[in-house]
Amino acid sequence: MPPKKAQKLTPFSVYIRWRPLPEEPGSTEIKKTQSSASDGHSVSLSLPDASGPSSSRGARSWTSAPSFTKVFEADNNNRGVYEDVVSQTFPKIMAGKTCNFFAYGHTGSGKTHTIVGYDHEDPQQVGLCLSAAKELFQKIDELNGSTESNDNDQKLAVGLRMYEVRKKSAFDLLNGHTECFVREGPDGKIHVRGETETLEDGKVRVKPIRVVPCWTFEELRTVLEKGLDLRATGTSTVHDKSSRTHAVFELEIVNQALVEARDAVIERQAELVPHGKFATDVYIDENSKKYIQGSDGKYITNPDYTVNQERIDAAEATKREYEERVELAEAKVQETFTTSQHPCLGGKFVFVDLAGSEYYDQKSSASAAGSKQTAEEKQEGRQINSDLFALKEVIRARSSNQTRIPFRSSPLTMVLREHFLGSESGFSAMILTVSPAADQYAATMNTVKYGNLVAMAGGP
Ligand SMILES: Nc1ncnc2c1ncn2[C@@H]1O[C@H](COP(=O)(O)OP(=O)(O)OP(=O)(O)O)[C@@H](O)[C@H]1O
Repeated sequence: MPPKKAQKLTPFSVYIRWRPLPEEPGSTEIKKTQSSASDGHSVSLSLPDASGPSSSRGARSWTSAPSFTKVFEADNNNRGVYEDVVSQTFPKIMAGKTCNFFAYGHTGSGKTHTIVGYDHEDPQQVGLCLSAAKELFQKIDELNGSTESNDNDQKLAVGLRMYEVRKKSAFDLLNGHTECFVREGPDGKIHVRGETETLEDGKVRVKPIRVVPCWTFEELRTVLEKGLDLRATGTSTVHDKSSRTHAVFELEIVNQALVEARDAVIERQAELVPHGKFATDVYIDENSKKYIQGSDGKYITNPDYTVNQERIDAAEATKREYEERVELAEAKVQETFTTSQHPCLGGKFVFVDLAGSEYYDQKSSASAAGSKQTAEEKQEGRQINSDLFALKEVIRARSSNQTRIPFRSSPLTMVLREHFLGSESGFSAMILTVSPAADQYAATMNTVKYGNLVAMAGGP
């Protein structure tokens, strides 16, 4: 067999975003410098010894490779970050590609501020995700207006999916925080499956994470805000909890035909379940009658029974018929793309607010994870560490064109697998959110070093 062809994937762009110095008494700022590379396309960052009173005084200074695409200062607002990082990717989205944006940093450094924002009314402060949704609706409204056909199936909308990844599960923020399980199917695809419903005739419908098709920006914003409320409920320390989960927001260009075709796949899969089970039961029943227990307790072939192969074959044939219905429904999904009037169908923004980077460096004295963790928190911390390590390794393997990309190493990389693969010729970026506060020096250093590795791995 010829070796599997390596996928050529676009490099990762890594940005740094400094948050303002927290307004706390005694807060002092670290001195940092940056310099542009001679090609003018990348920046290196130097963090000298921290000089603040409560910081890691004496820590060695460090200069990164010229690996960062841009550094945003504390006075750059969300609009400025959006225009530089996200808006320029629209030609790719409108060509049906996937663009991924990750925010990485320690707790309180501004990840949620960047991805979602805390003021959804002010266009300067709204986060990247809602700004992208707004521009996406402007573009698809234009396309919907210029489409000659009155075919409502072709009308474009934005499908929103929102979920948190915590430990080994995903929690659906658009479906009451339902726990969903991350599994690899026999087809090698990753499925994030939630509620299982047993229907009439033994049909079993396994629901994937919910996609809500939104037809206007206002509708999407309302749905997203309800989902965000679920992120916060059930905890007295919202900030700590949000830091312990990875939150994923997906905005996909869909149309009614695609939504219905995907729903049909779920229905056909549900119909297949009882027939698959029946075929297995018949096979076991026939084969178990083939043997009887002798007087010495050992099993011997039953001379009076001939396996009813016709019965087995009939059950298998029915199962095969239902499998073909699933395949036809899957083909219909693909056909929706090929027959769409708009090449942007399936174009997707993926925004990821990663868990706090302090878990990646728990030895750090500035680790916000602290030493008073419960056993559960420690276990969560280990999982977050392995997620963030796996993410870096996936980025490295992608960029060096390795044939084997270790997506299976963590639930986070499993969930993001299709987005990584879909971003071939799309765009992927990581925004490192950092604090200039001297007492956060070690955490900031850790974030920048991680980002430097990601940027170097993602280099051309
Ligand atoms: N660049 C910024 N400009 C203005 N305010 C900011 C900025 N970054 C962060 N903040 C403010 O700091 C606070 C903490 O930010 P945020 O909640 O985004 O941190 P986080 O990194 O998501 O933390 P966690 O991991 O704990 O969820 C918020 O009140 C936010 O508005």
